[in-house]
Order: sequence, then C-alpha cells, then structure tokens
Amino acid sequence: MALFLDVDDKQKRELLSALGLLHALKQGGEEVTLEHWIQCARVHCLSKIESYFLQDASQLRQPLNLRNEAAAVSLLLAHWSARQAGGEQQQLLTSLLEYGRTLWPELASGDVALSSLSTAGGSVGGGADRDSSSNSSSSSGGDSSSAGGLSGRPVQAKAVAVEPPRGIPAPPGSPAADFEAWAREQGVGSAITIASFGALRGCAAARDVQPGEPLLSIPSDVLIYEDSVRQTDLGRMLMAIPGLTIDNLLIIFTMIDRHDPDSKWARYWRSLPDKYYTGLSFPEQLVEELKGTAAHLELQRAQAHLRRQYGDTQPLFHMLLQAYPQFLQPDWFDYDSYLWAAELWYSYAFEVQFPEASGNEAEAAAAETGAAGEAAAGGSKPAAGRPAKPRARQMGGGKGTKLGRSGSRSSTSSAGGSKKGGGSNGKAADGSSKDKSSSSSGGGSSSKPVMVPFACHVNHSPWPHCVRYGKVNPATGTLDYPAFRPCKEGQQVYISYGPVPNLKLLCYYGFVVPHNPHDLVPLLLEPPHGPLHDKQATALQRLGLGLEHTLQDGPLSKQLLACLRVIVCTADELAAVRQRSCDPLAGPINKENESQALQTLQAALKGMLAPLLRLPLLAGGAAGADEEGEEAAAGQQQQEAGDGLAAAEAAGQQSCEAQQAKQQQAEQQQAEQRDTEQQQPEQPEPPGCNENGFDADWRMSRHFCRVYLEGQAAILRRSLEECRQALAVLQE
Ligand SMILES: C[S@@+](CC[C@H](N)C(=O)[O-])C[C@H]1O[C@@H](n2cnc3c(N)ncnc32)[C@H](O)[C@@H]1O
Repeated sequence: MALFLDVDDKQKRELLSALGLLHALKQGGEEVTLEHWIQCARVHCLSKIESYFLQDASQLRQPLNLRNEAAAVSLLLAHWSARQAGGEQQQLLTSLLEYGRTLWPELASGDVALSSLSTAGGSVGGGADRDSSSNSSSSSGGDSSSAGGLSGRPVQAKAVAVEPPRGIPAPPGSPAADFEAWAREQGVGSAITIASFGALRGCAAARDVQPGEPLLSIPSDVLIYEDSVRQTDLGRMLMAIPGLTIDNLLIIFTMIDRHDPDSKWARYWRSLPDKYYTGLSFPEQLVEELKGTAAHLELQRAQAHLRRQYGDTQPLFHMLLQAYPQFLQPDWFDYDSYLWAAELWYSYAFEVQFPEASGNEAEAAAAETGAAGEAAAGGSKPAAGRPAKPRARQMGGGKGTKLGRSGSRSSTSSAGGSKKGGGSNGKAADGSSKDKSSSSSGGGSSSKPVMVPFACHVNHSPWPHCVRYGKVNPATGTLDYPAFRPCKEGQQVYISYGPVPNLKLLCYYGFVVPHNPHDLVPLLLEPPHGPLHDKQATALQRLGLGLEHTLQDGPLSKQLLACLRVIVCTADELAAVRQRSCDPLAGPINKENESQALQTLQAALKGMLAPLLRLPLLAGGAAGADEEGEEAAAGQQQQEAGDGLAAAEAAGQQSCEAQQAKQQQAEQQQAEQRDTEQQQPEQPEPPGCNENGFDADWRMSRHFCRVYLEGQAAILRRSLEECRQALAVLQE
C-alpha cells in the first residue's frame, strides 16, 4: 500500500495516521480489509480543494463525494488489475468491483443530465436558455449535494431512470471517420467511435464496455508532443530557434503542420473543428458582459497574454516566411490561425507522464490521479480595529494555464493555475492534490503537454467513465484510458478533464457544466486596517491561514470561518488566540466574535451577489428580476462607493427569502419544461452550428456565460443561507 501513499504530502500522512491506516497498510497482512484500502485511496485521491473543505479525518471513513470515491475506486482497480492479482488480491478485486457498482447509478444519471445539455445545445437559443435556467435549481440556498446519495451527484428535474441518447456515428468518408481509420492503422486500440449527440460531437462506446477495460489504448508514437515533434524536419528546425518556449513551439508547429498533406498527423488535423469558441476567442463585447466577475478578469488576462505572445512571435513568422516562401503562406500566421492552434492546445491537449523520467512509483501514482482546485492562501492588507469588516471581492481566475489536461492532474485553482507563456490547460484525471505546477516545482515530474489523437475527441463529464489516465504504460508503451464503470454500446463515453470549475471550463474549453460539482467562487478577504493588524496577521500566519478562500456548493470551509474569527477579534480575543487558549479552527471563539464573523461574511457575500445579479446576462433573462435588480443596484452603488459590505448588507437583507420563493417557482417551471423536452424526439443539428454546437453569433457561448453566472450566484446564495442559519442559531 505504501505504493499509493503520497509520501511528500504531510496532510495526507496525518489523515492516514488519524484514521489508523498508516501502520496497518505499511505492515500489510490479512487484517487489512477492502474498507482500509478504500479509505487509504480516498486520502490519496483527495484534491487540494477537497482537503480545504475537509472538516476532519473521520469524514473519510465514508465516501466523501462522488469524484473522490470514483477516483479512489479507479486507483485500486488500476493497481490490482495491473498486478494480475492472485489469491487474496483477486478477492479484493472482486469485492472492489462489487463495491464500485454502488457508484454507477448516480454516475449514470450524470450521463442523462449532460446529454440533455447537448440536446439543448441543438436549439441554441431556446434550448440553451431552458437548460440555463435549470441550473438555478440549486440557487435556492438548498444544498443540492446533500439531497441524497453522494455529494457531487448530478442534479436532475426528477429522479427518472432515462437512458441517455445513442450517438450517430460519423458518416463514412467524413474527416472524423477517416481519422478513425488512420488511428486503427496506427495501432490505436479502441472500444469507442466518434459520434454526434444532438449538437455535440463526442465518442460513443462501440460495444458494451466493462469496468477495467480500456476505452482507448494509444501507442506513444501517435502522440504529438515535444519529443515526437523533434523527430520531424519542421520540429527540428523550430527547436533550433533560441528562446522559443515549448508551449509556443507546439502552437507554431501546429500552425504549419496542419497544412502539410504529408504530415504524419494530417488525417488527425483534418478531423478537428475549423473554429473554436473558447473564452480565448470571445469577442470583446461578450467579455464585457461578464464585467465584475472572476471570468472577466481571467478572460482579459488570458486574451491579452495570447495577443502579447503572438506579437512577440511576429519576427519569427516573418523570418520563416522569408526563409521558406515556397512552403509557407502568410495567412497561416495571422492572429486567427495562432488563436486556433492555441485554443486547440488549451482545450484538446493532455498532460502526460512518460515513464523514463519517472522517479518513483508513489509520485507516478500521485500523478495519475490528477489535482484539483486550489484552496486558499495568502495576501493581506492593513486592517482597522475590532469590528472592522474585511472587504471581500471575487478574485480573478488566475495568471495563466497550461497546455494540456493531464489524465492525471490539473491545476484548476479557482485562483488559477499559472504558467507564464500561457499555454496549457492540463486536462487532468481526478485525484490527488499534486498539480502540475506543484510537482514541476518540486522536481522529478516528467509531465508534458501532449496532443492525444482520439482521446481528445472524448467529451468531459464530472461523472465520467474514466478518471485515471495520463501515464504511458512502461510495459506496453501505450497511453491507456481504462473505464472504471460500464458504458453501453452506442452511449456517450466521458472522461474527466479533472475537477475543473466552470470558470476554467468557460475560459479554456468554451463550455460549462450545469450543477458542476467542482464549481467554486473565489473569495479574497482583506484584513481590516488598524492597530491590531500586525497581531492579526501573525495569528493568521501561525494558524496557517491565508486570506484567499473558496466557496463551494456545500458547507463553508473551517479555514474561512477561522480566518474571519481572527479578523474580527478584539484585542482580548486576539490575546487568547495567541496564548492558544482558544483555537479558531476548532470552533467559535465566543458568541459575540462568532456573530461578528458571520455578519462580516454575510455582508461580503451580499456585496458579491448584488452586482452579479445586476449583470444584464442574468438580470435580463430572469422574469421578475426587477426586485433583485434594485437590490443589486444598491449593492453595486455602495460597492463602487468603497463600502461594499454595509451596502450589500442593507441591500440584501430582505432579499434571500423572496429570492428563494421565486427560485422555487422558476425551478418548478423548468422541471416541467424539461420533462416535456425529454419526450420530444432528438432535434437535428441546427444550421450554422459547428460540430460542438457553437454558432457564429456566440449564442451558445452566451448561454454558457449565463450558466456560469447562475452557478456563481447559486454558490453565493447557498453560503448566505448557511450564514443566516448559523446566525439564527446564535440568537436562540
Ligand atoms: C477535447 S474536445 C472534445 C471533443 C470535441 N467535442 C470534438 O468533437 O471536437 C473539448 C471540446 O469539446 C466540447 N466539450 C467537451 N465536453 C463537453 C461537454 N460536457 N459539454 C459541452 N461541450 C463539451 C467543448 O467544445 C470543448 O472545448
């Protein structure tokens, strides 16, 4: 079992120890049951964001959420299957498969939830709106994640067992069918086939697939990445150019190679869409419609970064055109072509680990399970004395992303993974908290951004069929995508790109998932100015607490509450914290302090929600939004006046209950509407949409923006409701 342990991770070791597993699993032996193994795997697969929200170790005695449990089962399945276990291990494997079955129904209902999205996409305007509003069903302040089953379950109008639609295979002679023929010639093993599902292209199971079976098995020489590019004349020439980053090199290689009919990957390039609709190419007007949100900041930053990088590469393009006028054409190097290649790498690439550079198996295992949203850390501003209220604001999504999702990892920090030079948005299979940036900086990781023909045709789901991929199998030299749950022939197969929040999906993939269980709202607290600031800062530091926090569609994190408790401390309370006579992480300091902390948070949340609701994308779409709009306006004005908290408090005070009532009514209507839709025959792909349901008018993208905003609002409302309830309890 030591093989699974993320030995470098102190928190995970402490959790294992608290669960009494560390010793037992090191020793091995008969007393180690499947339950022990699963608990250990849960710890191993904890993402950073799950660690952040974890209340205490005992939670891991039970499944934590659907994602973590699926990752844990997949980890054990991969380990025991790979070892061709005999005797005792075979027994464990059988029990594990039996246990895994308990997860299938909820995951399968995710297939239905997602397929209704792709059908909705088929009628961009109406369908999109319908689906969009359905997302607000969790906006009522209720905790969808605790509505039964494991948290992270898909939300559906009714718990009806509806079969997801069957895909329509790519027509013979189409670029997609031709690509599949090429893939077979290259030795790609595949249990899937490219197919259309309403307006969305994806992959369907070509036959019934069972847990443990590979959906895809891709020889490493089919992969497009640094090393394989180096083996081409074009790649060698580009690599000789000093100062070119790998990310930029891969983009430029793609810009040129896609036009080469003799390229090894020509039939792959031809199978790709002519245009992408990720946030990187959102028109300015659409970006502006998100003003005031983290997505707005992220999009502005990412778009500016790409433009700058393109500008910096201009001299190279001129040089290439002058040197090879007979081979190259100027329009291959315009900004749209650069954007096309960049978006392709952002949204279709994976991070893959190659065996030769892999240091140890523990690290490899960690890499295979991917990473998650970042929790919080750092940053502070001078503060005022006691009941001074910290200001909270939504943070920008981060500084950058990386090329390629890793079947194993992601940097899906709400505050953003970052990598200068833009590039890769690593797809990551779900799992451990090691993200690329952390493992890279830690040394020893051999993850590389890789274009994986075929795997990159598979769509994403938070309720996937495959979560563990991303490491080339040293024995076979293949990159495998094993299913951990069954998929029926004809039905859509999903992989997880990682626990990616909607902000990242919108910006780097161009779509979002309604009721995305990995969705987050970033929250940056500013400590009050004042005489206690230094002491507060020291107390926070000693407690390991930063000011960057995260909200989810679930309970508030204990770190956030602890941070607030310290920030609103009086001098006496602060002294008690310093003398360790009370621990803000363990619970309230006292009633008064707790009340201050909760009110502070409540005001901050209202200050964030109000401007969100005022955005035309939301306010314009919601019937009866006037009331909320007025509140939003009040909140916005006050925020602009620099006193966001008091204002938001005043504005939002009466709003919650009215909002909830409206919400419930809207949800009822949406549920009825969806039932009617589901009974209607599948709609043909509407004219003017590309293979992924996008249209030149950006209607589908606007729909996704709206769903993103609704998701943010839902999380804020849910957190507000928790504050309200906690304050009510205090007042009893
Ligand atoms: C790696 S590609 C997947 C293959 C792609 N559908 C195709 O046929 O070219 C990622 C893109 O597929 C689309 N996509 C993936 N998963 C999706 C989902 N669950 N819902 C909507 N679109 C999705 C988005 O456009 C995304 O940028």
